[in-house]
Amino acid sequence: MAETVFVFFVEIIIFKLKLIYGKIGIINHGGEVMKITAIEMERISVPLIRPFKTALRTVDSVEDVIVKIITDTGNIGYGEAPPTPVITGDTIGSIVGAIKEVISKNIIGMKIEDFEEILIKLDKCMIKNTSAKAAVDIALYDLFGQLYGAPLYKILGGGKKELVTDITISVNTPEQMALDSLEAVKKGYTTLKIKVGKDSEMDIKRLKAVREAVGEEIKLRIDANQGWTPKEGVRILRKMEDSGIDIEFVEQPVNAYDIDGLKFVTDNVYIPVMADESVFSPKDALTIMQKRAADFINIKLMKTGGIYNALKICSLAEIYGIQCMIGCMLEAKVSVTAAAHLAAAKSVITKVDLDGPVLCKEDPVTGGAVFTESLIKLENKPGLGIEGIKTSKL
Ligand SMILES: C[C@H](N)C(=O)N[C@H](CCC(=O)O)C(=O)O
Ligand SMILES: [Mg+2]
Repeated sequence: MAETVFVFFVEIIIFKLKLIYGKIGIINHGGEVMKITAIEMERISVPLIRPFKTALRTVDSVEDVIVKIITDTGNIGYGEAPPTPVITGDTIGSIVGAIKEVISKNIIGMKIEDFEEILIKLDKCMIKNTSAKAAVDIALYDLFGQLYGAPLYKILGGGKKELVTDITISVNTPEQMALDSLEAVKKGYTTLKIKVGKDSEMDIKRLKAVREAVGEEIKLRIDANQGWTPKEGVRILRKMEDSGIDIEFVEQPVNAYDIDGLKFVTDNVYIPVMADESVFSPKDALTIMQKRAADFINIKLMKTGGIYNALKICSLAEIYGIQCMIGCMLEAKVSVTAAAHLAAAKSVITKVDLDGPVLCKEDPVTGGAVFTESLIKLENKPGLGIEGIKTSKL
């Protein structure tokens, strides 16, 4: 414990010194290559304010792997990956195993200066394992920002410094969901993401109760997390339309692999449909866009394997004229900061579901973006601006 606290403070001091000396030009990365010398992994365990419940699972805490990419210049790049077995298939063990046994062996010794080469290596060195790849990709982008002394959103070409996120309302009884929604609105949230997909008749009661509680001004988006069959989805969504409950969009009404079923829903309701679990890779996104199987795409770094592939989905979406949402799993501030930088840089990302950090009871991360309920503010520090993380050993 004492050792972890000591390391945490030393990391903060090193970071501050780098900021000071970086500013007055003593550290000039202009001529440096920044070689990867090691990849270390630790973990964070953060209790949630309340249980997070979806049609797929119930979780009480964030249990994520923290990745630190160490370089010969003393710079550290930070990444994070949550185990989300029901969506990505990843566990703590699989994330750690993929990084230790495959990814590290492929990228240690490479230079951050040769950025695209490293990202291609990371993408190609193994299939699947998108959460492990995302954690490493995020740490690499952090280092890339540090190498050129600019915050990630600027490196990605963006100028926006603030974002507004929704907050997720877990699936519960209609009464409980109405109370939780009201509490969120009192905290300043203007958009709520309502979890449904568990018992279709009850879902309509849930939505009615929430709408009644929060009034007409609050935007409601719903997420069924694959909970309905295509016909069931159409029936429920039409019922919601008929009862005049205004819904911004519905996320992943049907099974992730049922692209025809997703299209069936999209074609048969007025409420716009967003693909979430159906889209991991840029190829998945292209299929959805070509088939017009959904109206929107939810980009999550843990599904794409990081920013490198997320940018490709953004480009496809620009070409096809499809708006995207940036989402997250149960993630703390490191990976959600990376997602926020991406969203700030890409105007095709018009919707934000980055509530991971505000669902947590504690914040183990110093630095990064500032999350104040619905408001996310990006800092002007190099890379992600992470200063230190209270971690424990794996
Ligand atoms: C946390 C975020 N608002 C969210 O709802 N993400 C879920 C999946 C999260 C998980 O199960 O870890 C989603 O959009 O499906
Ligand atoms: Mg979703």
